[in-house]
Amino acid sequence: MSSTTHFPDAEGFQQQSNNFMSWLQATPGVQLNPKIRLADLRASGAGRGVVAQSNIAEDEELFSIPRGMVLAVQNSELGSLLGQNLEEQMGPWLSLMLVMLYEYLQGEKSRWAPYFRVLPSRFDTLMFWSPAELQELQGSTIVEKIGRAGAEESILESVAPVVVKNPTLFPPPQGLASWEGDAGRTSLIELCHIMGSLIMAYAFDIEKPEEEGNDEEADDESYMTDDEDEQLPKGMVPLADLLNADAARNNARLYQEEGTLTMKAIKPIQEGEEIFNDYGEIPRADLLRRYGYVTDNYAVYDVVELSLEDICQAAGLSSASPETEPRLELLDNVGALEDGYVIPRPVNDNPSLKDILPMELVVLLTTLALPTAEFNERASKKKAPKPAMDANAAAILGFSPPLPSSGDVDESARRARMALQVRIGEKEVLQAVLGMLQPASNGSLKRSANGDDGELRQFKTQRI
Ligand SMILES: C[S@@+](CC[C@H](N)C(=O)[O-])C[C@H]1O[C@@H](n2cnc3c(N)ncnc32)[C@H](O)[C@@H]1O
Repeated sequence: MSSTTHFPDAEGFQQQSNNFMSWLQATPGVQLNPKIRLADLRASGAGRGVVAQSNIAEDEELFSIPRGMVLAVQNSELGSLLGQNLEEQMGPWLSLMLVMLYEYLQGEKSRWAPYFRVLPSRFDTLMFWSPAELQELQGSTIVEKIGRAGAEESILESVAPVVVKNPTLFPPPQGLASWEGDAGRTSLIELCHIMGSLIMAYAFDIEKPEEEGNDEEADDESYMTDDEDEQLPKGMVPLADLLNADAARNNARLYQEEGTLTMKAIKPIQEGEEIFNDYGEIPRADLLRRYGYVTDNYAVYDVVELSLEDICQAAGLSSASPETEPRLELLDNVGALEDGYVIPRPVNDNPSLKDILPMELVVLLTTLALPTAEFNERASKKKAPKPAMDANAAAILGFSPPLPSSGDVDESARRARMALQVRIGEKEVLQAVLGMLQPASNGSLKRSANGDDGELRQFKTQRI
């Protein structure tokens, strides 16, 4: 959601939009189709967006931005001022964060000044939710993916030393004497979070001109991931990133061409319609984490993610560690143990467990549900059991996730409402799975993986 409070100059909102469009128009190489306009969509909680002001044909170009205008590491003078190959040294996320920080702190001297003025400085992404607000997402594994502490560690390790050492390149903002000390540190982390959030919700992966195929927005967990080596450079593409997205309603796409990045209509667009880019098939929990909004149109992509810990707890194990749990050790040794298991929302009318349960999850449940004698036999052969969803395996999955607390809804009603949509979506997926499990679990008793086999009744095994 992008409401008035998210933008630094809410009063001059329209003026900033006009200045931004004039800046684009005046930049050599930019092409703007007169059929589009930058609209104020704050009334519907969508900030700025691009709208058609007359009918647009399929394949028609909407705008084209020269590659040199992308706010990216290679287009900023910072690297040569520091005498460093920033991208190589810091990876795509942190190097762009540093460059954005530099350009932002240059104020009017930056060539991207009119662009910064239309970008938000506050976000509803999960990085900015208070612990009380995050309580509203209790039960969803999305909370574990936010990664605030890890991001701050990386900022302090890689970005802060460069900034502190070069105060003329990174002048502290008004009211702050220096980057050193607690106040300086807090202020720097806050600014880095703004830049990191902009990268997460606005940046594109920028292909080298000769590469083709990947034109989706940057796709990562938290701000940074471990496999930075494999990541493409990221860049902020003015105007392309002011398109909103709404799952099935997307009608435009960015094409990365040799000298330019071109947004084209992929469907006919009627006068007055909003122009939507495609952010991908994202479950609402991830949409909230990365983009800070949710709409019902993304419900079809909802998943429920069960952590290994939750499953082990439901199965009555006292830990989720292969070091102390022989059943997990067996799976770990054969490479069949995961930290979490993602179950998608059933999409067709007659879904079966086979369609939606990941095989690794079924193997885990089967292993946890094996009678002790059978397990010992398997363990001695160092072989995982064949996946089979019997009543006991199904019963493990039948646990209820913890119920969310109601929390302080008045203070952040918007966030609480979005969290509710995410939770309901995940619950619906879980309920659909439980419904499908009924035939397997009728009359069964949930048992501990370490339980006494003598108390168990055998049920017909349902292979999936
Ligand atoms: C790439 S930007 C799009 C431009 C943005 N609306 C702005 O005013 O700067 C992505 C952000 O736009 C907002 N957004 C995108 N699609 C939306 C939608 N369908 N409904 C509400 N907000 C949306 C979210 O805040 C998201 O983080």
